[in-house]
Amino acid sequence: MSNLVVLRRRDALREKVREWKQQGFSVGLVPTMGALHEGHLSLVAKALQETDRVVATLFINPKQFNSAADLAAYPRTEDDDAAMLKAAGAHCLYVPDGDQIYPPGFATNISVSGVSEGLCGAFRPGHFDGVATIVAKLFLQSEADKAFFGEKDFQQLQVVRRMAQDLDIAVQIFGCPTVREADGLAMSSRNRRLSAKERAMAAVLPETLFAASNAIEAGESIPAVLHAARDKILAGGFKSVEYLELRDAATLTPITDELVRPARLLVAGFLGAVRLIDNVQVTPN
Ligand SMILES: Nc1ncnc2c1ncn2[C@@H]1O[C@H](COP(=O)(O)OP(=O)(O)OP(=O)(O)O)[C@@H](O)[C@H]1O
Ligand SMILES: CC(C)(CO)[C@@H](O)C(=O)[O-]
Ligand code: BAL
Repeated sequence: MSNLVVLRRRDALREKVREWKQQGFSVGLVPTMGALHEGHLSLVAKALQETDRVVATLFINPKQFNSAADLAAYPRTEDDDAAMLKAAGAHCLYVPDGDQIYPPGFATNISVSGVSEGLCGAFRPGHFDGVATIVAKLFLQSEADKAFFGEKDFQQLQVVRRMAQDLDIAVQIFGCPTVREADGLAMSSRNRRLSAKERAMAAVLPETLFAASNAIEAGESIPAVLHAARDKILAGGFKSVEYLELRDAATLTPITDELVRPARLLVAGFLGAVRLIDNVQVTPN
């Protein structure tokens, strides 16, 4: 249990971080959109291992939502989030007021090419510009030494890495493993929008991904494995599969023929009205 400080103004955040740094403490940042679960808390735990003071942020960033309905339905649970962060040992929760992120006249957009193309980038136009812009602002406002992101949002992690490197932002980025429910479903704030029936069906997504990863590692034909996996997800109750692709784990370039470098198998699909994503690693022998 920590003494969690809740801040809403960027000057207050900067003052707090500078005070900590003057005391010789390193600072870790965990950006979130709230509705916290064990996946987020695993990032806080890693941040507490790697740094002396941990700042979690909660900002539901309108600029990264390409659907007004998705933004409206996004869960908002600040009091519960603060209680969970306090229990987890975080030191600060930064919940910026809207004008602290997008003041009147705000006109800047950060757009990362390459890694943001295809996959979620193709199905959520503008999404990664919104992510890159807000994360750059959070890095600059917090002046954190290290920042922690989940591999569940694997493409986002690569976009953030590229952006920080290209803009010379001196923050060390950590990718943290996906935390899963007992049946394998990746924890996600959006899971709470699934009906009981949909929730029971959702495990077909990770089950299929892990089986397909094993089949590719065993040398089966990549196109055939991907085709069968897509069919299995649809037969399991998903309304659609937006993409199911094997990509190079570092560059996210597509792999269609032979597995020679560490890869990632990534998927997105709709179960009822809820869009779920997941990914697993695929390792060449
Ligand atoms: N299951 C998980 N395991 C590890 N990290 C996670 C997990 N779920 C989310 N994260 C990470 O937490 C951070 C904040 O994510 P976010 O607040 O969007 O939560 P979320 O559960 O991914 O919500 P949603 O995908 O529904 O927007 C991101 O770095 C994300 O990758
Ligand atoms: C990194 C992030 C907090 C930026 O809004 C968001 O995309 C998320 O929650 O993964
Ligand atoms: N977890 C990534 C944030 C989003 O879906 O907008």
